[in-house]
Amino acid sequence: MSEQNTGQYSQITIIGIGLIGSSLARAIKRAKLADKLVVYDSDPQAFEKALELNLADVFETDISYAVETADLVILAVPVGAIGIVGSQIGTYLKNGATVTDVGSVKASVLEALQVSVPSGVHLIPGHPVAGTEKSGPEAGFAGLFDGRWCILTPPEGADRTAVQRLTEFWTAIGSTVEIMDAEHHDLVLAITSHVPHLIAYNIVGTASDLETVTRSEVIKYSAGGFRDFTRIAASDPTMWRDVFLNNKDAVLEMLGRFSEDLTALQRAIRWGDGDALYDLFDRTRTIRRRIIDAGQETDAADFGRTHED
Ligand SMILES: NC(=O)c1ccc[n+]([C@@H]2O[C@H](COP(=O)([O-])OP(=O)(O)OC[C@H]3O[C@@H](n4cnc5c(N)ncnc54)[C@H](O)[C@@H]3O)[C@@H](O)[C@H]2O)c1
Ligand SMILES: O=C(O)C(=O)C[C@]1(C(=O)O)C=C[C@@H](O)C=C1
Repeated sequence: MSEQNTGQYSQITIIGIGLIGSSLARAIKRAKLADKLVVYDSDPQAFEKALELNLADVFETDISYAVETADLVILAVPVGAIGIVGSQIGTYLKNGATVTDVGSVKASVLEALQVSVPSGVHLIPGHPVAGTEKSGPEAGFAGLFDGRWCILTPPEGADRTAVQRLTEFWTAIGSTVEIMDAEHHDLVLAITSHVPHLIAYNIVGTASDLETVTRSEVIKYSAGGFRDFTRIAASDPTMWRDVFLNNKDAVLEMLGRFSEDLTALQRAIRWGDGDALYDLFDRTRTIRRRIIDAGQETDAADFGRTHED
């Protein structure tokens, strides 16, 4: 197989075969991007499931064997585990190989991996901005990344050819690649992804506390807005715990802004300021229209995205 900027690598190894890792495995197979696809997962259940689904060519139970001949290593584990995996594989990586990840937070990942990835290995962190509330190897699907953004956050001085090659890889997977620095990524994602998840967890948590008062009415009447929040609030607890612990500053900064704006809304309701409410709702409706026009969303309720969508 040619390895000339086609997005192809002789051996690709995926560490962590959950929703994102297994979607990547399927997409790599679909686009024939590797001669050999190797998978490792520390959880025996996920490992067995991946084997049963035939998601790779080789299922490795020893992480050092999994990475030692790999040209591209993709870490698809929760953000809090990326540094640990980095320290397990650092000394086994092949000179000239590329190590990337798919974590939802980038600055802390870069910092953690810079400690263990040796200088002869290209470290290029990444984040596909695509996902669902589901987890595990059976939840993945090849089309997950189609038409979605993938943000790469190479450190200063990263090898341009290696970055270009990884860009070609994500393009062949179906995504559009954007390059930015890790801190900027974390600030942007704090408002577009992390705070929205926190709000969903919070509103569903509040409603569940109220449920003891209202009996089963919360579930019974959850047809509309609340139901959309429950999809997001069903997202993986480990993943999201790690996101908030690792993007603390940006999330707290955005939450501060959010709280101020919420207070202004509270005041508008209290004083009957209909114009203030109307103006905001009109502005936010425009944003939704712009997202749909940009082709990033369907106009239907979008909960429960699966491989059938
Ligand atoms: N779920 C999403 O919507 C989404 C979207 C984009 C990026 N991400 C990022 O992708 C990464 C994976 O998320 P996911 O949704 O695929 O999670 P997941 O729970 O479906 O899969 C994670 C897998 O990693 C394995 N794992 C955990 N610790 C490990 C370790 N130390 N060594 C080897 N394997 C280990 C788990 O057993 C599991 O199979 C996270 O960093 C997350 O932030 C998630
Ligand atoms: O659609 C969803 O379920 C998602 O939450 C996907 C989503 C997002 O917030 O957009 C979640 C986390 C990721 O890091 C990237 C994508």
